Amino acid sequence: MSSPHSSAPPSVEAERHGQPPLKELERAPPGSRLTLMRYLQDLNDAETPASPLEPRYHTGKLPNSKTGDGKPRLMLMGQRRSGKSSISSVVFHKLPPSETLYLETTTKIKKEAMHSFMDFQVWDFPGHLDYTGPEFDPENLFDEIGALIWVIDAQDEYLEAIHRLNRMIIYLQSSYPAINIEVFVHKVDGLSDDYRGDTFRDIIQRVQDELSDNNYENPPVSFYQTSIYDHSIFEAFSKVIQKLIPQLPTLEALLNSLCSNSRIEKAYLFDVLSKIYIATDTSPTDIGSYAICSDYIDVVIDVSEIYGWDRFMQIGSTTAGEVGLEETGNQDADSVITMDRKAHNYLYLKEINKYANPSTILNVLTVCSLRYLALICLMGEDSPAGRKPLIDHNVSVFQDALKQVFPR
Ligand SMILES: Nc1nc2c(ncn2[C@@H]2O[C@H](COP(=O)(O)OP(=O)(O)OP(=O)(O)O)[C@@H](O)[C@H]2O)c(=O)[nH]1
Repeated sequence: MSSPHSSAPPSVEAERHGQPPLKELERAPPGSRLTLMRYLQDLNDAETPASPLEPRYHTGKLPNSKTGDGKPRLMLMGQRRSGKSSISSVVFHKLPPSETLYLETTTKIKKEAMHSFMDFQVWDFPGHLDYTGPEFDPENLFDEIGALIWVIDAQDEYLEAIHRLNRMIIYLQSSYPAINIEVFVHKVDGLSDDYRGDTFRDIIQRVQDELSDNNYENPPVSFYQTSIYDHSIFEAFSKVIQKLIPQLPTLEALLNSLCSNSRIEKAYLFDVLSKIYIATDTSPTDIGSYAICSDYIDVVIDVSEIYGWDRFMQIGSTTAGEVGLEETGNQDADSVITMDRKAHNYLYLKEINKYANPSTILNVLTVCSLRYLALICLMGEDSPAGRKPLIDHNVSVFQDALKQVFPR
């Protein structure tokens, strides 16, 4: 498998755009380095392959990044009881959906930092506030934002929610036009198939009509049908987060290349901790394939927690009092399973770029959270399990290319 276009090291990218190479950045004081790195990241065409297609909204850059720690911020807004806190708890804290019934109403903005393959923040807003009102400082609120997620309860009266959403879109379009606006038409689990489709179309139509009455044609708004009771909320979050990954076009090109060289039907790159997929190849996605991959990750994690736990040995303390740790007897897991006797249509999973994030209290290792990506491939009819060595080889080439995309 050959590695496609943009495996050029970052310094080459930088010089190509007339920016100082990274060696010079390393000599710069930390503060200015951050600004420069952020500026590089914000370049419109950073890591973007030549393509006749217009980029989707903000792919390839984090909007508005001027100050702060550079972590994209996802803001959850919407009416009271629309399901904002439930979404955040289920996706990022693995709360069982049925337990969201007992969540209390949010009274002030809840800010949480998420540490996954990429660090970001999730801000959960109370439903009763007017987010564009004078008590909010818009600079503070929208300066570092990656995406605004507006949650609409599809089982409830939604006209007021649409009205507030449109006010917010108009406000953002005039002041912060680069922000992604993502609308979750939520709680669709309680609606029949027909009614669900009708409600979804009705909401889109009303939003668009109201905006075009205000002379806003084709604003950057995306709509998703979601529920915490199935995988739809994870799929929607995957798509929201993908738009914030500058390297997305490179990842897609790498996965396309892997699929075509290994006769893979569909490949996903998952963040194992959050079960958000950060990229997939560009072939059409089958309904249900996300669910299969997500369940497969659960099985592999359960098995590797029993048999493949990390065996860290303490190897003495440094002068700074830090504990030296050495990992022993652990390798990236890979797994193949099939659901038919001929071993066709099997699933292939390989852990990628696993690294441990050990925390210590009083020099004793307490927690060791693992953050890593996993590649999951759905193999087609014409790719029998006997070809696994070839696929292993191609995946290792893919893994090397990925290290260049995410050097950390
Ligand atoms: N049927 C269904 N109920 C849901 C879903 N998501 C959330 N809920 C329920 O909706 C209710 C309100 O959820 P919350 O997460 O507290 O709503 P919120 O938007 O954070 O509310 P405020 O804090 O008042 O702004 C809870 O009883 C949840 O169980 C969903 O996808 N389907």
